[in-house]
Order: sequence, then structure tokens, then C-alpha cells
Amino acid sequence: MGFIMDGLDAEDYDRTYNDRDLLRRILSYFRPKLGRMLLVAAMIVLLSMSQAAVPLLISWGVDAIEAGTITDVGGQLAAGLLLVGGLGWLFNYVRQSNSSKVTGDVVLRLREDAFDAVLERDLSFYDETPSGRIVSRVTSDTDDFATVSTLTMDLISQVLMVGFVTVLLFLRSVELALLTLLMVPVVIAIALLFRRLARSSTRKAQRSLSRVNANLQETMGGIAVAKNFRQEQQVYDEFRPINQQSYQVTLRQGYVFSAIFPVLFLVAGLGTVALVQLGGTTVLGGGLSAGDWYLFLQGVALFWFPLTSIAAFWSQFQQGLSASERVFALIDAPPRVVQSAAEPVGRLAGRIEFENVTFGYDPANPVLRNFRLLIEAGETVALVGHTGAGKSTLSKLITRFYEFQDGRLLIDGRDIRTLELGGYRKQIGAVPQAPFLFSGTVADNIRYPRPDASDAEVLAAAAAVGGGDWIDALPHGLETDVGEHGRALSMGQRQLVALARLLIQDPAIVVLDEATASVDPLTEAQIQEGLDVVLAGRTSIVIAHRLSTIEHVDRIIVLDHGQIVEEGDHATLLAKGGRYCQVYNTYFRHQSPHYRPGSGFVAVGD
Ligand SMILES: Nc1ncnc2c1ncn2[C@@H]1O[C@H](COP(=O)(O)OP(=O)(O)OP(=O)(O)O)[C@@H](O)[C@H]1O
Repeated sequence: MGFIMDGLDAEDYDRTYNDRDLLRRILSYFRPKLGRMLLVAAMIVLLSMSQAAVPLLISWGVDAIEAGTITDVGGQLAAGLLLVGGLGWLFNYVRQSNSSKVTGDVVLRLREDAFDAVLERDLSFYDETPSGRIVSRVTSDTDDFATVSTLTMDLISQVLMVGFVTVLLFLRSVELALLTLLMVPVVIAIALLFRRLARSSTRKAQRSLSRVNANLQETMGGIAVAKNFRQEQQVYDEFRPINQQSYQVTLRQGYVFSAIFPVLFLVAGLGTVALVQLGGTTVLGGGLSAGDWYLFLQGVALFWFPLTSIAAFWSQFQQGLSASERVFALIDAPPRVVQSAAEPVGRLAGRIEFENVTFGYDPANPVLRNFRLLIEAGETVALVGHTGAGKSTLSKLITRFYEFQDGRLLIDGRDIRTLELGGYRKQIGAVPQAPFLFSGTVADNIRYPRPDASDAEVLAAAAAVGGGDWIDALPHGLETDVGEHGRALSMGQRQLVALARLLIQDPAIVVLDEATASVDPLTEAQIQEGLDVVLAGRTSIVIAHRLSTIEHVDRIIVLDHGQIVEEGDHATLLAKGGRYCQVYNTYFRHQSPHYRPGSGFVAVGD
């Protein structure tokens, strides 16, 4: 069976809460709803009383038949049943509508908290956790939690009804009532045993479902690539075992849950047989009226119903509990990036100093070891190096998306860990290779870092980038809809929007991962002009992919395996014939307008 569970490991941040903590946490969500819950509780009591009154009235009728007085009391009996039924409906209505409101409000808050927690997570969290799994925690897990609260109220109502029926039974015959009660410990013992099995299989079922979600999400995200390479079959082949696993795990859960019912019904059936036998004998012996006996049979049925439904309920209850556990784990996931203080940042000059920084995504395998680098305020540096050299890693540390293990990172001479993170990040402008645009217009996207920026400011920012000619090429100018993820714009246009967005943000430090996608020469020129405007007067770290950039920066830093192997300006480094030349020959030489195939190779010395 082991293979079924393969890959169903918990996320790194998952944890197991003990029942008491979990319950306390759940109750904290219900506490603000106390008034409404008391009303629900009162309705539950009244509803249970009205339900328990039905068999009582009928047993009264049976006694009347036996006594031959039914014609006298028949009308009253019918009226009584009608009244009890009507009241029951009313109590139930008030109960249901209020409990729906309580549940809805609680789920609303839980989902808000979960979403808030998702937004608070460090970027490393998103690198490690497939987004589909996060989505299922915020959506289906919070839904499962809602079922717990609905079921809890149902359960309380049923248990109360059992309580009333038990009192009635005791009033009629202590002997038979005790016999009925004998079954309770047996049922509870079975339910407790079942609890253990159910919780673990439920947790696995949820994890397998979130694996399915994650796979679907990834497929949708990369569908263009899959189709381009005609990999539909492979995508399908990857999905099948994951879906199959979910099927197996859910099936297993079904087996576990269905196993409990035959056992419970057997116990219930044996109990009923004993009661019918004992009750019948007593009636025949004259110790009990037929009405009482009927009440017993009804009582037993009513009695067993909640107990068996507790077992059924248990599965969903478990499902809801493990769902809430998963949501709380998401909310409680400890941040990796830890600030030792939250000192106000003020306007940064932008001096950055790595002081013996050691960092590894996995601490056991450092990407940077005792890394030292000083970038002066206002300096523009280009990071170059072969893939995997550590260029993006440096930028992720500067943006404080990842926590480093050793050393210090100083910003304007202050330890980055002591800065108030929100204020710091506001002054960091990060531009990824493929800028992400949100649905909305071009203007909305430019305004994104500062929603209160006026139309004039937005227009000025757009016009400052690349002379603003690019706006005229958009069908509706700045009001052009960018489509989902900016798909309605060309790659070059998206980069121009991202640059204009930076101007609105006005950061002190810019971390820019240059796009590798080639754009037409006109857009290329507009981007270059835009960069000159945007980077002026700011400290800029550019992960350079374009020749024109490395030719213009103050300093080029050549990285290899997380170490600086060379630094200087383009001309000096080229003249040196060292590691930079290797990188230049591989990545940049071909971009020169004077390039002819086979020409421009710079000899590398030993
Ligand atoms: N999220 C991550 N989790 C684990 N390892 C990572 C992660 N990101 C990068 N690495 C590893 O860290 C090392 C440095 O990666 P980094 O992304 O900084 O390289 P890079 O120089 O920016 O490369 P590229 O030019 O391809 O983007 C590589 O060995 C890479 O495999």
C-alpha cells in the first residue's frame, strides 16, 4: 500500500495540533458570535423537545386505543401533533438561518486570515510550495471547516434529543432505560477507535486532492509550452498516476468509513432485539402498557439514530478538523525572513554591502560563501556569469526575499535585519525578466505601486520612458486593456510598462533582471532610453543580458559559483582577456551591430 501514499508528504510548514489546541483555536473563531450561538442553542433545545414530544403523544394515543377512549381524545391528539410539528418547523427555521449566518461569518474570517497569511509569506514559501496546494488550503479546506460547524450543531441537537428521550424512558421504566443506556459505552468505544483511522486517512485524502490541484494548476500555467512541444501525452501521463493516487486514497478512506456502520448497526440491532424481547414480555405480564412499549420502541430508534449518525458525522468532523489543521498550519507558518528590529528606514541613499554573507537555499549547500561586495550609492552594476552562478540569488537577498545564514548585509551601513521591512521594500524596485502585469489598463499597471498617483503623474512616467512614443502604438493609449497577465501587450511593451511603474514607485535601489527575449530594434532602443531615465540617480543592480547595458554600467561583476571572479568596466575587462571575455564571447558578442558570424571573438588568456 506504500506506493499509494508516495508524494503525500506534508508541506514543510505542516504541523499537528493536539485536539485541545485545535478546538481552542476553532472556538476562538466562534467566540465573537456568542449571542447568535446562544439563540441557536435555545432553538436546538426547543426543537429537540418538540421532536421528543412526538413519540410521547403517540404512545399516549396507543394507550387511549387500548383503553377505548381514543374517540374522545383523538381530536386533542391530532391538534397536539400538529402544534408540535408546527413549532418544530419554526424552531428549526430560526436555528438553521442563524447557524448558517454563524458558519458563513466564521468561514469568511478564516478565509481572510488564510489569504492574509498567504500574502505575508516570504518568497521562498512560493518557490517551495506549488500554488495549487496553497489554493486548495484557502478554498476547499476552509469549506470543509464550515461543514464541521454545521455538523456540530446538528450533533448537539441530536444529543439533546437523546437526553430528553432518556428522561422519558426513565420516567416510564428504569429497567428498560438502563438496558438502552448499556449500549452507549460500546458505541462510544467503537467511535473512538474509528476516530484514529478516520483522521489519518482523511488527511491523506486531502493531501492527494491538493496534489491533483497543484498538477492541474501547473499544467494550465505551462499549457502553451506543453502544446508547443506536443507534450500533451506526457502531461496526461503525469496527471494519471496523481489522479489514480487520489482515487486510491479516497477509496481507502471510503472503506474505513463504511466499515464502521455495519458494526454499529449490529450493536444497535442486538440492543433492539433485547428491548423488544424484554419489553414484550413485560407488557404481556401486565407490567407495562402498550403505549409505554411503543414509546420504548420509538425511544430506542430515536436513541440509536444520533449515535449512529455521530459515527457518520465523525468522518466529516475529522475531515473538517484536519482541514482546519491545514489552514491553521498555513496561518502559523513561521516566517523565514526574521527582522531583529523594525527601525524606520527613511529615504535610502542605496549603499549596499555584503559582509561575509553565506547563503544556501538548502543551508547544507551554500550558493554564496563568505561573500563580500560593496556597491556604492547611485552606482549601476551589472551582474554577469554563466547560468546558476548566483546572480538572481544576490538580488533575492537584497530584496530580502530570502534569509541568509551567516554574515551581514548592510544598507546605508545599517544591518538589513534591523530595518522596517515594509518601508525598506517600498524603496526597492524589482523588475523580473518577464514583468507581470495585472488585469486592467496600462495606466492601472503603471499606477500599481502608488494607487493615489494622479493621471498626470502616470502620463508623465509613461512619457519619460523611451520618449513616450510607445503609448501611441497602443490601441487605446494608456487606457488599453492589458489582458490576463498582460498577454494583450508585446513583451517589449510589458517591459516599458514595468519601467514606467518603477518611476511611479521612485525606489532608491533598483534590482533589474533584464529580459532575454529579443524585441524589435525600435523597442530595444526605447527600453534602453527608458532604462537610462529610470536608473539615473539610483543604485542599480542589473542582471545583464544585453550588450548595450554592460557597455554602459559603472561596474561589471563577473560571478562564478557564487564567487566574484572579476570586476571592472567593460573596456578594461575586455582588455584583460580573463573570465569576463569568456562570458562576453558566449552571451554578448553576437549582439554587437558590427558582429559578423565568426568575428568579434575575444581571445582569453590563461
Ligand atoms: N529556489 C531555489 N531553491 C533551491 N535552489 C535554488 C533556487 N534558486 C536557485 N537555486 C540554485 O542556486 C544556484 C544559483 O542560482 P541563481 O538563480 O542565483 O543563478 P543565476 O546566476 O541567476 O542563473 P540564471 O542566469 O540562470 O538565472 C543554482 O545552483 C540554483 O540551482
